[in-house]
Amino acid sequence: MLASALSGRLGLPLLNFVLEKLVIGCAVAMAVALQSEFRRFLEQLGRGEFRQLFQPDRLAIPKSDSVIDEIVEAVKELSKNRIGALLIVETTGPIDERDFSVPGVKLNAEVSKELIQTIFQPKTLLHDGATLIRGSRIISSGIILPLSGRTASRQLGTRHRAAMGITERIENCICVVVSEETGSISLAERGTLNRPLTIRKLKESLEALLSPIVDREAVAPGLLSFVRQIGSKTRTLVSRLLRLPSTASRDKK
Ligand SMILES: Nc1ncnc2c1ncn2[C@@H]1O[C@H](COP(=O)(O)OP(=O)(O)OP(=O)(O)O)[C@@H](O)[C@H]1O
Repeated sequence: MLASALSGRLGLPLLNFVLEKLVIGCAVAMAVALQSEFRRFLEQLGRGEFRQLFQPDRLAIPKSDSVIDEIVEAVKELSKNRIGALLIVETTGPIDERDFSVPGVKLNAEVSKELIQTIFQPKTLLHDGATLIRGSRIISSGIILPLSGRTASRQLGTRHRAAMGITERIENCICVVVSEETGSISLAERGTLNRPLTIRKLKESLEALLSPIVDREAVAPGLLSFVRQIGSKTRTLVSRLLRLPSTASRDKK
């Protein structure tokens, strides 16, 4: 915008024209990319929840030790009994469910080891696919995720590739995977699969990944969280735009 104003003052009409169009294009792209954040922000404003805007983000719900314990206990049992499972755990803020290939069935139930184990029993209707955990709630089950283009190992199939796929697309989640074949436990973060994990290592990793977020959210107001989301989306948008020309030239070849 500054460059556009400067070029206007310096009498460079062509540059000014191009920069103006670029500014409009960026504004539209940002509005599209940030629509879910804007919607939530405007909804809060519309409801007159001004105080909540300056309070810790309600959506980055504290992962109390008990939630981590329930997840770890469930995974321990599933692994022991070689029952395949795939859990998506949100870290900062909610995931846009449009990033899922199939959104699954809404549950909105309290996290408990019993419920997690029940969901993944092979005879239940919801055992296929992933289960989404937001804070202390199980939001939905039977979610189909986009697969990663990469394969972690030849022994690992689509469940593990789905965990890699969603965590490489979305920064604010991690996935816990239990292999049906071997009972091994994996943790996917930013597209990388850490495996095999012991139960102790899983607990330590979950505490390390989720607890600092709780501490930060406790001091960071909701507006800061909103600004952080804008920053993260802007970085993704810019990196995608920068990757476009090289992809196009590769396609030509
Ligand atoms: N895209 C997906 N999103 C969510 N879950 C998926 C997806 N693809 C497969 N799954 C789950 O993984 C199961 C199949 O696992 P598959 O054997 O192909 O993977 P795997 O990584 O080898 O896992 P395992 O070691 O448990 O066998 C399916 O029954 C389904 O529940």
